[in-house]
Amino acid sequence: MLATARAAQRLRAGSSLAAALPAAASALEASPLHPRPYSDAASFPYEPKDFLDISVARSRGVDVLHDPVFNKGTAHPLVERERLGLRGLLPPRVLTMEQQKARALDRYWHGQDYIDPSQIESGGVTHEHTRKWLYLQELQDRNETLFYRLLCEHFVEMAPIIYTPTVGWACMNYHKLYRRPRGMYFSANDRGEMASMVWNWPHKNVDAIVVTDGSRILGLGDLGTNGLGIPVGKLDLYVGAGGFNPGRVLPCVIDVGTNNELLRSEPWYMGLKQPRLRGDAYYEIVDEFVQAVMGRWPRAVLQFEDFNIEHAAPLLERYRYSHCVFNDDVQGTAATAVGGLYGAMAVAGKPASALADQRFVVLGAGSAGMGVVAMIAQSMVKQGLSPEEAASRFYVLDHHGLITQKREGLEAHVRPFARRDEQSQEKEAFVDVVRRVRPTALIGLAGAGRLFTPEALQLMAQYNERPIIMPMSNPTSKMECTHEEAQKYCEGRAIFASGSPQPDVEVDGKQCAASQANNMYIFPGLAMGAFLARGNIVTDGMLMAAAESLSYMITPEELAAGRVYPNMHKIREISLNVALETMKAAAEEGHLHNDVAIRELAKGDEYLRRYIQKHMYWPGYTNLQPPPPGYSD
Ligand SMILES: NC(=O)C1=CN([C@@H]2O[C@H](COP(=O)(O)OP(=O)(O)OC[C@H]3O[C@@H](n4cnc5c(N)ncnc54)[C@H](O)[C@@H]3O)[C@@H](O)[C@H]2O)C=CC1
Ligand SMILES: CC(=O)C(=O)O
Ligand SMILES: [Mg+2]
Repeated sequence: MLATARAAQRLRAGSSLAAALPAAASALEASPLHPRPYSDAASFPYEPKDFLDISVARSRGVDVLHDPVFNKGTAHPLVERERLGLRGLLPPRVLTMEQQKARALDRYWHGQDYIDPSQIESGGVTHEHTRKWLYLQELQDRNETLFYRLLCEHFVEMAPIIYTPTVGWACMNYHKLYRRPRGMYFSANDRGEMASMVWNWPHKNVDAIVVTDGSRILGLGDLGTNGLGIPVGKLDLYVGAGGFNPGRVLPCVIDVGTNNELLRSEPWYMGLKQPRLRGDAYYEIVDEFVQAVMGRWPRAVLQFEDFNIEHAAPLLERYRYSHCVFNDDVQGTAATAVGGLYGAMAVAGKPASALADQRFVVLGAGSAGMGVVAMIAQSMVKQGLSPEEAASRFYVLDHHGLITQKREGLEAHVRPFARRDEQSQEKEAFVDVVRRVRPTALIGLAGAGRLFTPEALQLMAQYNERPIIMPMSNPTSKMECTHEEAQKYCEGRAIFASGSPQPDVEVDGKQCAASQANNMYIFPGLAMGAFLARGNIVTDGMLMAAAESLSYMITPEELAAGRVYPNMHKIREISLNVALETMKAAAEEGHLHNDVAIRELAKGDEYLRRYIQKHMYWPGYTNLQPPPPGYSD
């Protein structure tokens, strides 16, 4: 019998109105997205009872959630979460059993079919990708060692599944795919409680935390608490690429609401169904979160991920001098772009100093775009240009057009790159800017899809022997052009690197190599270096050293093929090198406070490298023993 009908029957049978109405309302709210194939719901000679009896749970905290007898998943009410030490271990919104039933039946009846097929991107994410994501998720829940072993040994194949582009699909559908919690949820309703909530995390040690507020997930916009999929994916790379111990990493989401009305209307959305907090109320929540996690794990590296532009830079400034904090989108992306551009110089047969001769048209003046522009400019200054000369090499466009000095309300970090010349007009179209400026490189970080038009690409080929084309937006659907388009319109001469992976292509019988300009080249090694340095800071110098280390690792064969980054199957070695250079830069700046590392570095780089390597986790089975009395990990 449908729950609505049962509620009506209760009414007829004289049950109280109060008892009947909530059941009817929740059944409506939880109605499946697809029709049920048939209806054979059993009827009972009694009212089903929920929550009337008291049971004594066998355990507390996360163990309850892993115990199928007592686990209620998202239905644990708040008082029970408090009582059992579950607060923060579950998504903020409490679902009813009616809602859980509707979701379970939908999965039972329709498998994955209830997911809107339009959310499977053509050419980017396929059903094959989503099937693999689901399988790996299930494996990770069951046997982490095996999961990470597979990831380490098949990194190139699996990174696009656990990370961009497939993770974008997973985040859009996180509320439908949800099976069991991973990481911690902090919400606006937890004000005043976070310092105690962090103690519900079952592991004593945490070396790395990645946090998002879900406000700008890849180029997919505000995905609210669903955004947790990104910290989970990033930390998988911390382990697989960077060698962090999986038992010592913590993915987090701060739920201050969502402005995504579609998500708020979804019956199974698990976050707060309210508009986002803003202003002081927002900063109070983030401050409390930072104090809580840093209070319990003061040595941990904290990575801010996919915060929208309104908050990304202000939050970085707020914490970067007091904690070991970096913003991956601003700083990790910038270091990746600089590393890739040095690689591009090498591919073109030019010295590194030729970076100072490049002219850039950049689409996107957001956290990633301006971070990239600022760091390339910094590299140009290192190559001998004045800051003004360096700034004059950039033409930056956002959704209003070309950024000029006439633009009102420019932020301090954008102003130096606003065009001063008379020819530059805000209304000038992107392709006209390309025609006038004759750039050597195009960088896309707008998250708005195929903005590098055939015409613009053809112009790039006309002006340059080796045009540099970097559509860095994610996921694949948001990239500014595909590799195929770039090579087709650039006659196979493009030096190409994109944010999400792209296949190599053949043009006129010539093999053209695609590289992936993704911050995954930087953040795992940078975080490992910063963590082991114990300096409690991530400086610009450390980031620059990490960026520069990338191009040293490209082999002559990779360069000859046109790759601007070292091949990703060496990601462990790359991350090790990035960590090493990060620590050496920390030492030069007086931020290396790890005595053992200082001693090893004094003996030589190789000794420090070995020290880092020894710290890197490798997924293999160990001999297990029962815990001694009083042991905690
Ligand atoms: N490859 C990588 O490693 C990384 C890639 N990204 C990607 O970069 C993109 C942007 O990220 P954020 O800078 O954080 O976002 P954001 O929201 O801070 O900035 C987006 C910028 O693009 C501009 N824009 C939007 N539509 C445009 C249009 N039609 N023409 C010109 N400009 C337009 C906006 O005005 C804004 O300046 C996302 O797709 C993200 O996934 C971000 C970080 C790392
Ligand atoms: C890669 C990444 O961090 C982003 O697209 O936001
Ligand atoms: Mg990001």
